[in-house]
Amino acid sequence: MALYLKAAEILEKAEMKQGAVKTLVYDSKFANIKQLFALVCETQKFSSILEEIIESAKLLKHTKIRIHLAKVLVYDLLMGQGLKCGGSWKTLMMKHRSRLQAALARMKVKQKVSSNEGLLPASAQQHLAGNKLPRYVRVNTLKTTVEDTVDYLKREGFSYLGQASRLDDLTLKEKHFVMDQHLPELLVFSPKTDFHDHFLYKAGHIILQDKASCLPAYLLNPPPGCHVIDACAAPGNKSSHLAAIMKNKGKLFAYDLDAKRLATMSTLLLRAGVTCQQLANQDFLKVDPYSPQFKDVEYILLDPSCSGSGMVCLRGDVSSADQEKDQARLASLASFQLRCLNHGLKFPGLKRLVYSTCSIHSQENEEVVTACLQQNPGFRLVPLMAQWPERGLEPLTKCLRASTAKTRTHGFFVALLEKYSEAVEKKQEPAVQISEPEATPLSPSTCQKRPAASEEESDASETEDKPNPAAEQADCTPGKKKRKKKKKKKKKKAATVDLVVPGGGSETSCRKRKAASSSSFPGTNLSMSPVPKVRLAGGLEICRLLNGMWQVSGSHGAVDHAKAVEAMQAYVDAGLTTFDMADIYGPAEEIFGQFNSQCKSSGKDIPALQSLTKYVPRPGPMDRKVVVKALQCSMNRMQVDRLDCVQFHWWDYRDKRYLDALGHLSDLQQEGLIRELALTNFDTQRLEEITNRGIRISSNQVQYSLIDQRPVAKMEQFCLANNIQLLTYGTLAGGLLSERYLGKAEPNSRAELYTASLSKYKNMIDSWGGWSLFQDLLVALETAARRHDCSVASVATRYVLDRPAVGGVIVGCRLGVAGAGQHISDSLRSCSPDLKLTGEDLAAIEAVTQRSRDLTALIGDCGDEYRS
Ligand SMILES: C[S@@+](CC[C@H](N)C(=O)[O-])C[C@H]1O[C@@H](n2cnc3c(N)ncnc32)[C@H](O)[C@@H]1O
Repeated sequence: MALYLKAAEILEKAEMKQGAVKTLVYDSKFANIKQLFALVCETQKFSSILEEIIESAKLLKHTKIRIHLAKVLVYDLLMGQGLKCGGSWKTLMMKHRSRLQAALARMKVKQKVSSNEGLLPASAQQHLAGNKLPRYVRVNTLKTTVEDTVDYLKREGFSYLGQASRLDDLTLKEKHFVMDQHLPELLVFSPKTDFHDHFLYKAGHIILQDKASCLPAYLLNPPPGCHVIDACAAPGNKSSHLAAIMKNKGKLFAYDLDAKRLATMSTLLLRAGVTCQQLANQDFLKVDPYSPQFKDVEYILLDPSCSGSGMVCLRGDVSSADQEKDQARLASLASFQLRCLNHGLKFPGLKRLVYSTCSIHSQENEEVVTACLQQNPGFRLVPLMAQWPERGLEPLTKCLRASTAKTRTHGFFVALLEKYSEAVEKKQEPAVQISEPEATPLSPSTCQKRPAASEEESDASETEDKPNPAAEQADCTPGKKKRKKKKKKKKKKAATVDLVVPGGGSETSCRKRKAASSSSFPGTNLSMSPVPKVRLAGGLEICRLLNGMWQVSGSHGAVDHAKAVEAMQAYVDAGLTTFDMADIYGPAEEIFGQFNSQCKSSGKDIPALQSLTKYVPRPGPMDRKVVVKALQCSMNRMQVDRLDCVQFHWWDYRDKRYLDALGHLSDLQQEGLIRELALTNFDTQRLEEITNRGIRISSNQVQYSLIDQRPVAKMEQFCLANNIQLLTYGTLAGGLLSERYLGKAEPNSRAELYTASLSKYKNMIDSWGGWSLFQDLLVALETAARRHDCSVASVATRYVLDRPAVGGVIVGCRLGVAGAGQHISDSLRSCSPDLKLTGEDLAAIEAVTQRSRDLTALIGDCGDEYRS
């Protein structure tokens, strides 16, 4: 009876404007807050209808019950789950049940409706429909597979409609179900489907968990074998999801302050077959990050107590007279959440932390994350799921939000933070690229098998009315000092290995290779200095000097495939292991594929190759199938089972479908099909638009040379601020930037401009300032080249390589044509650390370039020459 008395009391207070329902419920200290809240909300919703029924049945007169108590009792008796009390109250109500039922039936007949909801005003009904969430079921991959679960359910009479492709597909008839659009291990059923008594649920094969709450573990995606902390873990839905992703391998430390909830968690994990956990009834804020047992912790899931304002069933009236109290509660929660977040980031080995709440308040979401990032500059946000329809509030659009309206889920917020400090240091020293530790790239296998959803059952309350913001550890513990020292040491070490050995192999294998390959270039004074590398945002390490394969596209004359394949070996032997190609460069991908397959089957100690291709679609619909098919074709041609880097090109910005394509590409990257998602010839405006959508771009390939310095205007700055590397082409102006053209008469005829590159870049020179100014530039370059005992090409390349946002320069390689030896020698020289352009060199060069026309004003931003 306590439930009904409390509900009646709150109902009355709310009517007298003594507080918001939510606050009154929380303040009541009632044991089952959720049950109480639901009863009060439902009674309030049907209030006028209940009054009419009570009046019609003369209940108050016959029973002397007060109106608010009568309302809650009648609600549960007629519309709810039946009276949950016993004794004299129940007897009394049962005595009047038929009269009450008759009154309700009469109302329905009168209003010509068949359901209780039909009695509500139209506006309330609309709201109700929106609130009916699908039933989400996460398949527990520790115990079964999606396929087996689907088969089992089909045999039971459910109809499987395949994978959803839009939000409306989640509106399902009874007994119909689909696979979720975003999370492939999540099955979606109609709202009324109840699995609580189902064998699959009882056996732990399925977990009843709202879709949004599946996001944190899915996005954190800890690999099997690693060490993870679930900081506020009970009742354990997300922990069980983490364990499934980890395949029960590794260690999952799970903390919760509430012993009862932890006991529930223990049962849940047992049922789900989780074995890698270590549970502790402990305040997370008191867990010592520097304890040796956590030295290998790389991932943390932090889902702290929050207001629960996103839970549909917990949403109270916002027109509360007690907003001040709500604000105070939010402020206290936010401060607790921030402390948890700051504490989580102290774990020395941490790579990634996912933060989530089931709150819709920015105070608990974006504001907490913003404050945390300000206090922890070594961390940054990871852009999440480009295809997800609801983003964090500006400017935190890299985060995700979820809601009934946009995602058919409870209200939710997720942010993924990753350690960034090494990358910051790298930025400050652009010429010396320090490789930072990898940020968990997805392998195709882990990706396909990772559990798509996280588990939290919508009625397993995530909210907590009594967070324990226990005192944080003092900042400067001895452990931390030690850690700092260690970190310094580590940094030093990283700097010394900065110049990666040719082919990216170990130093020993490199030395072996040096000796073996120096004979490849007779006649050159080539001393095989290691090729410097740069690490792209997704972790791929590429040479700063890339082998461009445009030359084989046909626009430079016929190419003998077999010879081209053969010629690639010399580049690889020299340590130039990164190749740049495109789906539209004729046979380029196939030539690479043949070479790649030869390398793999040779059984020799061949260094790893990096293959960057481009996806240059014709304008048209950009649905997922189209994109996947195109990538599959490239993969087949290149003989790879995953693409190192896809550089996307688009012909017409007026056709916004480039955003669709990039959304799919970004999802495919998350799924592991692509390591790096990049662009080619995009301008700064579009690059910003794309980045703001949460799509993480690793590089943009643009024309950049001493002649064409358009990237300086805007592009460079944007890329620097967003960890995007510029990969440049046209840096040698198709070969015009060389001694060969010094003192030569202006080439104008077709015979003189005999390749597509020559004629393209000659046009560029004309726009830039003409042949005479170009000759002045060649003179300045040749002077510098003589000073450094290298070629004009090497100086021109070095100039661009030294630009702050430039990750690499693409130099067209000579496959199957004469002169490759000199060409390789020039390339190696240009990226050698020994070649340092002096102030004198730069002053002479820039004295010429300053006299040129402003190409940005003439042509526009990068890539504008490709658009009408
Ligand atoms: C939102 S719930 C977590 C739900 C859980 N992640 C899941 O998916 O099942 C928040 C939990 O944090 C716990 N909690 C609150 N303060 C804590 C603290 N200082 N340390 C550890 N746990 C705490 C609460 O007891 C509550 O169980």
